[in-house]
Amino acid sequence: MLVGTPNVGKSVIFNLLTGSYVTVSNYPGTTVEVTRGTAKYNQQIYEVIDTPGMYSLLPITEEERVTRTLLLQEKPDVVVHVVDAKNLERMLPLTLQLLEAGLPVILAVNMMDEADAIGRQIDLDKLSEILGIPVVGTAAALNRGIEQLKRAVIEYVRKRVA
Ligand SMILES: Nc1nc2c(ncn2[C@@H]2O[C@H](COP(=O)(O)OP(=O)(O)OP(=O)(O)O)[C@@H](O)[C@H]2O)c(=O)[nH]1
Ligand SMILES: [Mg+2]
Repeated sequence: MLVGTPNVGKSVIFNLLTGSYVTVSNYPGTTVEVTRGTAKYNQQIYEVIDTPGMYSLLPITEEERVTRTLLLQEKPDVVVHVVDAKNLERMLPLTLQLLEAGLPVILAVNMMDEADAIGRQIDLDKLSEILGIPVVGTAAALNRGIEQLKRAVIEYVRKRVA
């Protein structure tokens, strides 16, 4: 399941991960759209869910309520928290909330191209060490880092299931 604040690149990543069999539906009783698709990797099929943007696990908007409910109901094997590398410090509180909720989180630090362009350096290994979770740098709009993200997700699922 892909989660994160609005406009960080979740849907671009979703489109890169999934094929053409994508379903868009309104979450029951709401006008909030949830998109589901599948990704194939090494003969395995993974369901991928793109969620509406959220700022906090404590919901204020209908979108946030839907994403929170999805996180609790669907019990995803992996939650990919997508963040904007340019505004990392504003985004990490949600990572901590997700971790505190006991969710299996991988951090995708997206928009690395834009962070590079403004001279912002991010030590992904250090971040991974501090948070204790896998961290992958991506520039989804340029299709960069998506293979690494896939591998990180698969590795994570493999370890959790084992
Ligand atoms: N430069 C750059 N732009 C990106 C990158 N990833 C996404 N974008 C752009 O950022 C914008 C938002 O991307 P979306 O995938 O729609 O963002 P989202 O997280 O799904 O947004 P919501 O659905 O509103 O929560 C689009 O214009 C993308 O083309 C990236 O890595 N680098
Ligand atoms: Mg989106």
